Amino acid sequence: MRPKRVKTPSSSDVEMEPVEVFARIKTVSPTEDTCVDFVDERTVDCKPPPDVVSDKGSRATFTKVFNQGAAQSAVYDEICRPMVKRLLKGKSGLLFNYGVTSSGKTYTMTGSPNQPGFLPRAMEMIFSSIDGHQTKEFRVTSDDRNGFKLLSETDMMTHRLEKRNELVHSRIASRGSTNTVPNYNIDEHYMESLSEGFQYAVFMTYCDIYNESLDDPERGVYGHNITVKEVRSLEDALREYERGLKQRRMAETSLNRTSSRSHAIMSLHVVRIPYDRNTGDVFEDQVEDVTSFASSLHLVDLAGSERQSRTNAAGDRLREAGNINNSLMTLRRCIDILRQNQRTGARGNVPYRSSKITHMFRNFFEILGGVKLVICLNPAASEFNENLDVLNFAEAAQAIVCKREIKEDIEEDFTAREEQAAMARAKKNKRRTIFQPWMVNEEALAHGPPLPCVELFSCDDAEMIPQLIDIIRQRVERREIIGEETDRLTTTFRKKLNHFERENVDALGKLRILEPQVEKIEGENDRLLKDNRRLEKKNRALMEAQRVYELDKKEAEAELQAMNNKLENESKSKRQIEAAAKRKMEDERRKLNMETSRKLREAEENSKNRLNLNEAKMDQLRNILSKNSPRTPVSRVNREVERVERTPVSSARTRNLRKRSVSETRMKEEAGITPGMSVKTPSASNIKENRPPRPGRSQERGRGPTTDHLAHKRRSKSADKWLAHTPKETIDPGTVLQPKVIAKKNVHIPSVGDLKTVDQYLLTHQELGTGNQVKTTLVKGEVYGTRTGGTQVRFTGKEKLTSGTSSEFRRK
Ligand SMILES: Nc1ncnc2c1ncn2[C@@H]1O[C@H](COP(=O)(O)OP(=O)(O)OP(=O)(O)O)[C@@H](O)[C@H]1O
Repeated sequence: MRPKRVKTPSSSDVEMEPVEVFARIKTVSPTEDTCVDFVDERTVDCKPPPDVVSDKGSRATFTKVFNQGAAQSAVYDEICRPMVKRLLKGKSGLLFNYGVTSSGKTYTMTGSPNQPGFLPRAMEMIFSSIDGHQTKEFRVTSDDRNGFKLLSETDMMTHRLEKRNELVHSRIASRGSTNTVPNYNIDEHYMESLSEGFQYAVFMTYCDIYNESLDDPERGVYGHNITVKEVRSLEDALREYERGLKQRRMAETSLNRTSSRSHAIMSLHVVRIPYDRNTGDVFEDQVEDVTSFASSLHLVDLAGSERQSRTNAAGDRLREAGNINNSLMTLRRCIDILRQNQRTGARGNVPYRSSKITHMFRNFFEILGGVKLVICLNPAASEFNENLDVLNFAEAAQAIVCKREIKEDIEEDFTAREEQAAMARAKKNKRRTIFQPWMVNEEALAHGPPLPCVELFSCDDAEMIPQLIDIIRQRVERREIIGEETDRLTTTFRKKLNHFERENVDALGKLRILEPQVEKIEGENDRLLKDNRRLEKKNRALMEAQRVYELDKKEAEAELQAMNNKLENESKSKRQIEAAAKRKMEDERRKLNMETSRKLREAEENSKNRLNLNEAKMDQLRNILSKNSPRTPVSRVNREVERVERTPVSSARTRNLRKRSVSETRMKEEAGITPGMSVKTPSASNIKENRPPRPGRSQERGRGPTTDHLAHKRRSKSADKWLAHTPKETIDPGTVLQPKVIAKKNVHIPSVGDLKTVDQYLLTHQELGTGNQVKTTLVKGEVYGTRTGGTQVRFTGKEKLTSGTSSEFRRK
């Protein structure tokens, strides 16, 4: 994942290139107060919000400014897509996302499944572009020291075996874990047309700034314990990335962080190796170290840049914030010094080593170039000061110019190399006749026709001897041909034998190398099998336990069901009992109501009868009064009495009031009190039942003049002065019991003057009862002077006497 340290190029090999800075304004609610304004495609304004009194404000110009609502694809196309294109052409790049917490750095870098950011898009672009042009798996591998190497067929096989082993291990370890890959919805299918003749291997690393880093004198800085993993497909890459993110989230959760507090570095490495299109594989003479064919794209999601004072951090969190700030400060210092050096030509020491992040990417500023910075701005008004700070940093970064290495294009000698390889292959094939099939020239090995039957009849047989000589010569020639063919076959055979012996030795050598590995793998395999058996046993035990638990669960469920049924039945019967009780209560209530209304009707009947009786009596009394006092307006009294008596018995209170008003009028009439006199009348009930008035009643109701204030005027009984009011026709009761009062004055018709001289009042009233009975009613009252100078009588008691002959009483 780290940039390699390459030999510093001479000035003719480099060109200068500025750091490109882009700004992206986070999308916020339109109702929110903001402090960042999009001016045009290159300019942004940061102005103080209305509630902040500040003259600071700033306007900055960048390579491009993305306003709120900018689509993820548009931002990718402008910033990251050219970098991926360069990566596929063998050039490295470095992209930083800088901004305060929650300004959209991670949103821009990763995004979400529905709004994918740089990373998923970059991965998609790489894999769709190299489709069909990938090297064999494990053909290229990381040397674990920031470089890459090419493996031979045999090593590739061994490596594959090792990796498979690792894979089995990791699968066993991660058994049961759910490492699902989010389904990024990438709206565009990115595809870059690449030059012919290369095969590609893709690697990736994910780390954060907390990892250790080491300085390698040969190849530069690289992280310790960072796994460089070959990824073969988009899904593979996303899975790896998700694993890294998950680890980061777990770390953050365990530290109880709410925002990213580490610098996340995601690196994509592409190794492009020329290959021979005739064989479909890499060139045989390809050097093992293929680091120079690799290019990297580093996407760095920096932690929030806010100041410590804003984070309210304390303790460990403060130290952590300090570390984050230190690394960002070092980045700023390096950029400031670089800018200073470039401006003045000075050679100030750039403190790359002061933080891991600058140490890691130093080469990009010094040699490789291709640096881009995306500043994320949260336009919320509360972020005004932080945004100013971010803009200052971005402007400083924009002012620096990086050297960029002009890489020799390996495409140039590609065809020539292919031709050379073809020639070498042909030569090799020619030389290697031993690989040709075993060819035996049967004709050459034939002995020729059998010797003819020759018979010599004399030693100078001129006919036969020449024939024989000819045959023998042919035979010699034949023998020579056979000898040559035999020699050829012997030589070929010996060569083949030698070759196979050599191969055998080679194979034995390799076997000796492989044997321990195979043994190791077999051992590992045995161990895994044992593990597997142990786990299977455990699994069986667990399954058995699960079965038992299932049975228990079923029993418990059945029990629960039974209990539920019982409970339901009980509540059903309870509901029935309740309903029955309710019905019974209703019946009882109805009966009671009927009984009450019956009694009420009876009582009403009774009281009606009594009223009728009283009316008759009242008629008699009226007759008496009309006889005695011609001046008394009996007709008015009668009307009053009739009115009151006709009043329905709807309200006891109204009835009482009316009764009281009637009796008051009557008493006044009887007492001869003129309208100018004020008389306080006791309530009818008080008179009838001789009950004292209820305390505080008059105050409560606030009605009529109160007499309580007169109570203190009352004198002792012995000092009472009585006014005895006896109408003319009152007969002397004689021996009948009489009230014990000494009347100051006896009058038939009392006047105001009479009342003023006394403090007690007694009215003797008589009426005829049934037969010859005379009913005498004694009405007592207290006389008070009123505030206004009048006099009032308050009736306090009533006594009734019925007199008649003894025979009448006997009859009764
Ligand atoms: N341009 C945008 N459009 C819509 N939503 C955005 C945008 N930028 C950020 N967001 C939303 O704002 C929230 C915070 O964004 P994000 O996590 O990317 O901030 P951050 O700068 O990475 O914060 P931290 O430093 O804590 O990691 C997220 O819910 C994200 O979806």
